[in-house]
Amino acid sequence: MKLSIENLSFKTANTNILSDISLDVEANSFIGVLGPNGAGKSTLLKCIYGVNTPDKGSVFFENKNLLTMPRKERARKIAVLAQESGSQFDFSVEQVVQMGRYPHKKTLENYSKADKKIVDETLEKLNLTSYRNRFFNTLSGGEKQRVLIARVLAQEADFIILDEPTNHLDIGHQIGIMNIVKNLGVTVLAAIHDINIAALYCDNLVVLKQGQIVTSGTTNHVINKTTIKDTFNIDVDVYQHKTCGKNHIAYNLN
Ligand SMILES: Nc1ncnc2c1ncn2[C@@H]1O[C@H](COP(=O)(O)OP(=O)(O)OP(=O)(O)O)[C@@H](O)[C@H]1O
Repeated sequence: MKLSIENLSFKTANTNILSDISLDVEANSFIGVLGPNGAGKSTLLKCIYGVNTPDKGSVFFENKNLLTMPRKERARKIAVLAQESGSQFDFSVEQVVQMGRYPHKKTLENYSKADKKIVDETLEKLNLTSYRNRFFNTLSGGEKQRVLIARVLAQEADFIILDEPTNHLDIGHQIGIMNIVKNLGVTVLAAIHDINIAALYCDNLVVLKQGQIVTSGTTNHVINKTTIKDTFNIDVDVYQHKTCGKNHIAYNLN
């Protein structure tokens, strides 16, 4: 098992935000985390990538404890797209993407030709080459998101955590980015709001509600009328996608 989360709990002064989360993720699989606003998706991801310290439980990646791993070693293993990546970046697009190479560098070591090649190729892959000298702060929401995804890709980690990767992206870019991530063939854990996008790309889904796992498993096991109603309080029709055969939903008018 690539990633193993065992009995993970996280609480603030007086509230349990996550209760007893256990989850096993197979190597090179794409796992989607679904759930309503405030369910605990970001908190769970933050516990895994080390921004939150869980009160209880463990997180093992390749049989190593992520919670006690030195920060830089963890950064070599996990690339993260956080939900709020800050508009504080007073850097060019190229510099932001280059930051993805930082975990691979020793203290004061300069970026090598190989690093620069990876940055160039990543910019090209995301159609961002013409933006390389633009300042991050001047970009549109969707452009910023693509640059932050480029930084994740440039890190070349074999575990990627994405908190709402399709945020701000038009449907063309949503599909484009998800295709790229899917084709990397690495382990991906992503919080996703769009159920049909999640169904299309994820091998397995986990549904969180009020800090607990409601259900998990294959997309066709998880996506059904009852689970969607219980989780999001909406009525949907469930149909099978013609090409991939996975369950999708259509919203109903009330
Ligand atoms: N440090 C904190 N202090 C207090 N409450 C917190 C803290 N971190 C998270 N929470 C609360 O925990 C709950 C889960 O938050 P989280 O950001 O994980 O939700 P989410 O499922 O990612 O939601 P969304 O879909 O809106 O992004 C929310 O009610 C949030 O207000």
